[in-house]
Amino acid sequence: MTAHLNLFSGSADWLTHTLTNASSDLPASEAMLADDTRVVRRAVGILELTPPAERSNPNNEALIISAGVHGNETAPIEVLNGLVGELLGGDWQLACPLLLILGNPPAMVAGERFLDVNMNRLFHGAHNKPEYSDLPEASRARLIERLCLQFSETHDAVALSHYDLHTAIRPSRREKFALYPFVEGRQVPADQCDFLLEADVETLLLQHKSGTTFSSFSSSQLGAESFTVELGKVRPFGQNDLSRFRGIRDALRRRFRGAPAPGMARGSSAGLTVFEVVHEILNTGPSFEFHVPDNVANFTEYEPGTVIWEDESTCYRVGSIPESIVFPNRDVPVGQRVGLLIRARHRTGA
Ligand SMILES: O=C(O)CCC(=O)N[C@@H](CCC(=O)O)C(=O)O
Ligand SMILES: [Zn+2]
Repeated sequence: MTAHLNLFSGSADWLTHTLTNASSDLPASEAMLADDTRVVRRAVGILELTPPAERSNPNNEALIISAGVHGNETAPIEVLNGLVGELLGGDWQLACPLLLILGNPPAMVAGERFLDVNMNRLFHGAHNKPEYSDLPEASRARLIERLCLQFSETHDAVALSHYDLHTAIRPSRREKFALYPFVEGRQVPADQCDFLLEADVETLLLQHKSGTTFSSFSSSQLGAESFTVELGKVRPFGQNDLSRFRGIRDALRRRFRGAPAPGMARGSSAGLTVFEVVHEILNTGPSFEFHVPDNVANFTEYEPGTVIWEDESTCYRVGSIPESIVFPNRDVPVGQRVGLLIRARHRTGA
């Protein structure tokens, strides 16, 4: 437990330390585990873990795992904290380099999605926009980008994956789903589809343009295979049924340990269901009207011709094929996303 004491200054665990020191600018701190794994706390809520050089990395990879980019999305934070506890407690050995990020500690303390501005719209350089650049959330996004860049440069000889773990505001007709950021000409690799299925994530949304989310940054700027992963519904700390998150916990632990992927013996209906984004609804300003009710579940389908939104110059109707809504949220600033309209694409056996 010496590592706990050095890294978390007497706090019971990583999460407690992060919440206790959420707004502090603590210097980096470092500890060596009994098995020679190096653990560096780069900043509050950010741990970089490196196995000893002589240990094999059978999956030939480095991983960035983030949670808490939205402070009230607590279940994935609790899952990561549990895995860190297991590793530091010596329950298993780490095989691959790992960067673990709790995105927005002050918002986690407040139990809010964000404090000043949605941090998951500040990546890919958006933190430098003059209206954001002095805000604490912009500084944190800048720091996270810098540490991710350093990490990817240090481990450029192996494959980099990034999973940014979230939970959704609305109920969802498909409880768990992942979003694949758009990068020109790219296809989702089969082993990534297998990993999502292993984590009980059976639905994939393909983005149609690059954005300012964390996963869009890591895929475009670091060349990572990145996903935003929605794992259930937003609930406060301590109120999550963690048995619903076993799939992601076990699948991440398997990757951390460098174990081989399990065979996907689920039968022919087991492929991911793939949707593609056909339209991003933006708040266009004072005349914007959104016709989707506040409480509608993600993946609710609308028939051709249904008016989804309108303003003084546009009336958006569903085209000739039904479209479904994801992330409906009218309560966003002008210019930001109010929702995504998506359409089923095909099933993959991958
Ligand atoms: O439930 C909601 O409305 C939002 C859940 C959430 O935080 N989703 C992410 C998705 C990011 C992406 O598009 O990759 C977000 O909105 O930031
Ligand atoms: Zn989120």
